[in-house]
Amino acid sequence: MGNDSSNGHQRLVVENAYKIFGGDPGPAYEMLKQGKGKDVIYKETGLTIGVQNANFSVYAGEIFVIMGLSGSGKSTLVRLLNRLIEPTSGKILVEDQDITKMDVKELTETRRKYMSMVFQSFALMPHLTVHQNAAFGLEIMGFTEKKRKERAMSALEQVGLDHVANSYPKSLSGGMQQRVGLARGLAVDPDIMLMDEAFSALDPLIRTEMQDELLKLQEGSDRTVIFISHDLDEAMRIGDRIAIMESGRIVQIGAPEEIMRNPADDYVKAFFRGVDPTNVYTAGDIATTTQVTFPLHKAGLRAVRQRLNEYDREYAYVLRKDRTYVGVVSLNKIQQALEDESINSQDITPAYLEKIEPVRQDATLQEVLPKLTEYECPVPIVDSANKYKGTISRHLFLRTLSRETNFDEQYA
Ligand SMILES: Nc1ncnc2c1ncn2[C@@H]1O[C@H](COP(=O)(O)OP(=O)(O)OP(=O)(O)O)[C@@H](O)[C@H]1O
Repeated sequence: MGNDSSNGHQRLVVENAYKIFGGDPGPAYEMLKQGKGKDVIYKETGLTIGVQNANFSVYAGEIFVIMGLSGSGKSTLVRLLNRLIEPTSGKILVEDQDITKMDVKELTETRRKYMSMVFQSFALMPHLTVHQNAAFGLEIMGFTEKKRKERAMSALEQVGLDHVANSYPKSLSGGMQQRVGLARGLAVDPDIMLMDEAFSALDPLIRTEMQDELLKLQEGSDRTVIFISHDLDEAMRIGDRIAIMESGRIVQIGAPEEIMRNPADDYVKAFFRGVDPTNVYTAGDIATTTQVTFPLHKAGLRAVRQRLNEYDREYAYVLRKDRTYVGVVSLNKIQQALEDESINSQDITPAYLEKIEPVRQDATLQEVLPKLTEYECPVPIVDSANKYKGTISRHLFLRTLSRETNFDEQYA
């Protein structure tokens, strides 16, 4: 997560897109202008608002999740993006080309070039092997048999299924079948992968595994994934940004934590009511640098004690010159060591607290929680290069949660 989409390459742009089902849309536009709701419009005209006035861009490399209650327009919106459903009006630009203006030939070419779709139902063909299923779609794209084999095999390797390439779908578990579905989506090496509730049919454990798989596949890739989900935990877990839909409208778009902090309205707020903030915030989001740090090359027992007394602190976080984390020493242990005459006062080794493992800044607060109870000191937070980024104390943790609107319900 955490793509800075504002600097990215705009791969897909949707402008003023509408889909109105059921006949001449004219009266529906009028009524929408007057602020009338979807239900009233349906009652009076028989027309259904599928999507109204959608405007957004999706960037290269991001996972863009579309969320909303049943009937809010998620599937319609995603099917507008590859014109599986014809928009009633508006523009859909794929790599700057408006697909709503294309004839069938151009559209087919554009779809082949840029897009693939992965469905919830897996849509596997029972009479084809896993490998043939993964290769399905490549033939129409005009690849030679050799290339088809290679690409399908490489996609199966990516999802860890190359060992069952010659099996038939029915011999596989649900999770494995969905992996084949994913491999088929990947085999065409799409710039844009549309995933419609792709993991919804899976049981929770396998579903989490597939989400991890998708995140892994996205690492360093500039593929755009547009993912429909009605599950907020899933959206928060995989989405760089989330679009929330209600009655065909996109009511808010943003990074998961942005939306959670500033929900646009009560509908959005209601979505987030059940969310555990410890799954949303990362350690890096809340870590502070209020604890004493001390450079390893200068660290003697007396020098550290003096600094701790000056700042009235109990613990010092010892860092190398490049700020990589070494360990935590405590005032108590320093005192004990200084009282022991056999210990050289220039050596702080005996003052380290035992087994204080730092937590990575991209870990969720959920992962920090056990350390908070286990460690006597605030939990040290580091980046992927083990550089010190700050600490999280119990006090800070609770204060962060208490700022969240749903704290009382969840932790009371
Ligand atoms: N082919 C169609 N003809 C008429 N109305 C349709 C058609 N397809 C969708 N709708 C209506 O458009 C609205 C949006 O439906 P859509 O399937 O996009 O919602 P959704 O958010 O994907 O729902 P779900 O989560 O249940 O799949 C609904 O009111 C639906 O009844």
